[in-house]
Amino acid sequence: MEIYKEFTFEAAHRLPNVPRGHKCARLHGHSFLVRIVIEGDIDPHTGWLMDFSEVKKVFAPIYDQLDHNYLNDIKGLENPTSENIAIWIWDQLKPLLSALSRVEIRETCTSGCVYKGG
Ligand SMILES: Nc1nc2c(c(=O)[nH]1)N=C([C@H](O)[C@H](O)COP(=O)(O)OP(=O)(O)OP(=O)(O)O)CN2
Ligand SMILES: [Zn+2]
Repeated sequence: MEIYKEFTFEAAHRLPNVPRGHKCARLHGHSFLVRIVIEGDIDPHTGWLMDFSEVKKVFAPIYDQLDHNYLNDIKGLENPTSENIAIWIWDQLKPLLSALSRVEIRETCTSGCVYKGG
């Protein structure tokens, strides 16, 4: 079974390593969506794999670093692509949530990434 919990955060960024003239070199912002996916067996008593609110609690300190911030200022996110944001979240969350199986980022309505750990 896989379960997921979604979060949205508002943040600004710019991409420092894009080719000259690329629109994403300019400061701009997104309403990012993060989907945290957990994999495992259902507990026969509770009927759930994990309480969704437990996922929210564990993710909260990570979320707080992202929401309404300038991502480039965050240690480890100097080049805040969707891919790097997903890895950055995974690296902090996996030690706290061993059943974590995927971190998905949606940067716009049409663009995003899925990270399954490295
Ligand atoms: N592989 C990646 N490519 C791009 C990233 C990224 O993180 N990983 N990021 C950007 C920009 O941040 C940009 O804001 C989003 O790009 P894009 O999808 O091109 O945005 P649009 O709103 O212009 O997309 P539409 O095609 O109009 O839907 C760029 N690339
Ligand atoms: Zn962007």
